Amino acid sequence: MSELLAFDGVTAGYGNAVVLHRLGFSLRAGESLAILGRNGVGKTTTLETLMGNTRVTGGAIRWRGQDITRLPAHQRVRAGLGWVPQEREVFPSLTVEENLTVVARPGAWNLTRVYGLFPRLRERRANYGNQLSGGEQQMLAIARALMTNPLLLLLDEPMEGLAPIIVEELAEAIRRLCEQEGLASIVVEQHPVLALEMTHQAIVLERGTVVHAGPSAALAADQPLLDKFLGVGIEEEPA
Ligand SMILES: Nc1ncnc2c1ncn2[C@@H]1O[C@H](COP(=O)(O)OP(=O)(O)OP(=O)(O)O)[C@@H](O)[C@H]1O
Repeated sequence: MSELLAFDGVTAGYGNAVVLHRLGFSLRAGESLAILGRNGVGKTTTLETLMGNTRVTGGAIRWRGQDITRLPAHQRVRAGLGWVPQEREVFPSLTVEENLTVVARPGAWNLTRVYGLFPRLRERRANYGNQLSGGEQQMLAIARALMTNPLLLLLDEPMEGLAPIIVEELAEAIRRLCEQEGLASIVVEQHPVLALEMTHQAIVLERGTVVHAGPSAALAADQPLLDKFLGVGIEEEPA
């Protein structure tokens, strides 16, 4: 598999505040990566930096072999980055179907295929964005990113605030995207259990830098390492 994305010693932040310190990781085509870490370590800022929404003061971001460090944000979506923001940002006064078609770009993903992935959205196709449950909004946010036909899906805490049954449905859909559709993804999560189940590789951040990188399955099986970096009682989390 060839390299899709690389952060090469990226230093970035907001204004004069530096949040990411020489952050380095890479991702191959079709691979999925979990970004883990405690509150405020820079997980969201990593995605914001990839989308061009922060001030980069060092290092470089490579996307399919090209340096995109200075590429304007709107061109990054066109380059194949599919962003699912933490706030979901569903358009409240558009219907589900309009939310999807308004961003559509040519490619394999279309209404039929996103409705196949999330049948619940087909049922709600005529409902407005503000009439959806939190889980439906999250499905719509993911489906909308898919309609841009991305090469990489960026998911920022996709399970936050959702009921366990919806979490399982979403996790299954995200796994399908990766395993059956070969779509690369980056999943930012505070809770490692699901994120590690859904991904091939994982990095753990502390104070804006990578303190652990390796296969997700190995980290999931290493309770002392999880305790050290994340301080989680992994067995105590709901299955
Ligand atoms: N727009 C902003 N302007 C200034 N500082 C910010 C901004 N967004 C985040 N920060 C700061 O950057 C640091 C990292 O925040 P970030 O949201 O990336 O962390 P995180 O690991 O995603 O945390 P969480 O899990 O709580 O979302 C924090 O100290 C935060 O206060």
